[in-house]
Amino acid sequence: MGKLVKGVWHDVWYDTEQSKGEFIREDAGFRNWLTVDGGAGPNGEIGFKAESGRYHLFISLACPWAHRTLIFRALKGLAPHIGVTVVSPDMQTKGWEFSQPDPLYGFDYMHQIYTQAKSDYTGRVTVPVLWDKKTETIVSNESSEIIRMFNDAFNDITGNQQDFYPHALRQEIEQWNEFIYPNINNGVYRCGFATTQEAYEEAFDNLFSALDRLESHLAASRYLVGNTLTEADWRLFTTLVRFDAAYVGHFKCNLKRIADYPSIQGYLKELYQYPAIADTVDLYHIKRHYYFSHNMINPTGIVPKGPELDLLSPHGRASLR
Ligand SMILES: N[C@@H](CCC(=O)N[C@@H](CS)C(=O)NCC(=O)O)C(=O)O
Repeated sequence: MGKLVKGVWHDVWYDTEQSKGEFIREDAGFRNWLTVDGGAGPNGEIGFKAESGRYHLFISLACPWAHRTLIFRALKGLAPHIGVTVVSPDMQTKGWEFSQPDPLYGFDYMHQIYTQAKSDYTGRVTVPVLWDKKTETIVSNESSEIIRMFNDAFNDITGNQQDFYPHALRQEIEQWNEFIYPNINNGVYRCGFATTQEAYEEAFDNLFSALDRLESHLAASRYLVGNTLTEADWRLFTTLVRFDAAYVGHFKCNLKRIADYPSIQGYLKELYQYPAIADTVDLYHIKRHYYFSHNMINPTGIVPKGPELDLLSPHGRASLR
């Protein structure tokens, strides 16, 4: 765990001293957009045109943010067009590292990809990273934006028109994202990375009241936004599928398990059983990364053998609207 300062790697844990023990996630540093014609997206520089074989994803199978991008690559038929490199689940003093030298440059560490893009980069070295092989730089390291690029920029190339961010539903999708990101997606991290009792308890209370609200919503609604599966569901899914295996124990999110919420559990199973999704979920990487890498939280590095998860039994959601 660490960060780059003016292009030099420093092995440091998150600094929570300025924020009374609260974990505050740093904003992503590369925010360009890949578009149909290479025009600028909502922010960033022009020049990143959707082309087959030009872009590469660097991800961790453990990371919920990176997982979103792998899911959209699968859902949108992008596997033949965008390559993927998976980092080792073990993130130690040099940050994310490759199990074998990376296929583009032969690097050993993810921070070298960042300094290849910007030699004096300052910031955390996070995954996912969307890399442009043509201009040899990072297009984006912000998962919420990468999934929107994948949602529509390659439609002419793939012929896949499925839309997880339809115009008519954008306002409702944004409202769910704004609720789920701080309380649930980042909420589990705010529990796990808190360094004071107060910061932990506040994050914990927010997390479980958000899950209670979700449980009652999903009792009557098949997906977050009615009967339409949207990006908001996939953003939620990557946290839910890690919850019982990692967050309950490692991040002390232990008031209840997802398995104790009947509607959320059914919803989780339905999304897990959606075509091509189970193949994107790697519980070995998930448990190994969290329990073995965060030695400030779990100094022995012992990875628990359990729990048993039931993600394949019938989800019983088909009659909901
Ligand atoms: N805003 C980023 C967050 C990505 C992120 O924080 N990834 C974590 C892995 S789960 C990471 O790489 N952390 C390394 C670090 O903070 O040093 C996104 O959603 O893409």
